[in-house]
Amino acid sequence: MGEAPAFFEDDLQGDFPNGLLLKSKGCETAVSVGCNKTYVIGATEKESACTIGVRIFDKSTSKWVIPTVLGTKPKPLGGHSAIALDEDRILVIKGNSTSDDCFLVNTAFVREQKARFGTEVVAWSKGVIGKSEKPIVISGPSGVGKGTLISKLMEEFPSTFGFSVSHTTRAPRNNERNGVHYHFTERSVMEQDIKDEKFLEFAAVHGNLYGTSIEAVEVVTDRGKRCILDIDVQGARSVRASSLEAVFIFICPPSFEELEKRLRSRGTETEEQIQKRLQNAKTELEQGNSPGLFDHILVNDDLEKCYENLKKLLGLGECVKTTKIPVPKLVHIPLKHAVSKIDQKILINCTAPEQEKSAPNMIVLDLSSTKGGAPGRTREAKTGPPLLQAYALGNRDMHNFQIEA
Ligand SMILES: Nc1nc2c(ncn2[C@@H]2O[C@H](COP(=O)(O)OP(=O)(O)O)[C@@H](O)[C@H]2O)c(=O)[nH]1
Ligand SMILES: Nc1ncnc2c1ncn2[C@@H]1O[C@H](COP(=O)(O)OP(=O)(O)O)[C@@H](O)[C@H]1O
Repeated sequence: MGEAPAFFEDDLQGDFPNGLLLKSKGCETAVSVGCNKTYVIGATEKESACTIGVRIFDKSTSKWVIPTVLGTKPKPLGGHSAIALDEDRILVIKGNSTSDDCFLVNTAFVREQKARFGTEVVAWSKGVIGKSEKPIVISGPSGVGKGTLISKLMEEFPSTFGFSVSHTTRAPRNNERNGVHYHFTERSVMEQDIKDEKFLEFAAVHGNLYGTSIEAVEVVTDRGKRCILDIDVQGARSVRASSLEAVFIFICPPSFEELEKRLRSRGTETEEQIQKRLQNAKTELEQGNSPGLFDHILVNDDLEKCYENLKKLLGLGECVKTTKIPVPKLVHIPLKHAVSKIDQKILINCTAPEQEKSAPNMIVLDLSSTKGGAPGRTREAKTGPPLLQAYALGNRDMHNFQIEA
């Protein structure tokens, strides 16, 4: 907590439209949520290096609260606007970016984390707007064919799916590349990253640490792709318990003998490692049937048949293959603008004072396809790029716009 400069407090005590640009602070924006809290979003130091920070001004005590911030902050901004979508979420419309960001201030997840940290909490979230598709979690014992099925999916639908590249402390196999198959990491580094809340989930598997970083999912969703996670049953359980909404698929072998045969024929593990993986497979196969954990169980007997079944349950037909992702257009939002929200529309008034009488310059963002969000889910995947539906008033044709400050 800290004291605010008097003039700044005065600004915040009064009534103001959401998205007020604080003149005294250059690129800070204040958004009022509920009766007492004002979230101040933006740079605190130099205007030129406008990174996005969040502070909360509590009107009832006239004190500043520095919240615990979860999730990955957006990259430095070229300008931004912000508006409360509801009592739970604030939308941040960024400059120089195709993605919409939002932070959560009062969702069930945030309330849970507030209790855990004993502080105010805000959680960055992405992909709250747009046609989101749930991420896909694929689990199953080592050697069952998860990697093979995922590769086929990514090969056939390169613009639809993206692989969440996990971190692991295990050594790379001959054909594996750092940053592509895994981020190969020192245990001490990964443990520190886990402490720093950088992971959506993690687990110790076959004697090594594996984990999905929030960033790994974001990298995929920021490209407008549906995220695929290849994680073990413990990881699936963690994700299931989190507020990330995903589709959970468990892959089974036709028999234990066949699993062993595949594991051996892959030729990537030592005998000792094979024994460990087979031992763990027994537990994993039992857990695959845990009620409420997996949405679908697929038996990978004949590879092609299993792949067809996988595509079917993901709703993939011929039309998906040919879906074209629209190319975004840019809209320029000047630093000085006013934002307001009416029903499902956000109005951004970019009219310069000298234009006021002649040609009002308004941009409308359509929130009708707004989705929920949570850190990590945060980063909900999309079938198209993470765009806001927007149109300029006077031109009622709807476009997908990228916002440029
Ligand atoms: N929880 C969790 N498990 C992971 C992650 N990445 C991989 N795994 C799981 O770790 C296990 C071992 O993976 P790996 O060493 O690549 O062996 P493979 O499954 O035999 O190819 C598999 O069950 C993976 O699904 C992760 O980020 N989190
Ligand atoms: N349906 C299948 N029938 C026979 N072999 C398979 C089948 N699916 C996968 N394989 C083979 O089994 C081995 C293990 O598959 P992989 O995708 O690496 O498993 P995982 O990622 O689950 O550990 C690979 O050599 C792969 O080519």
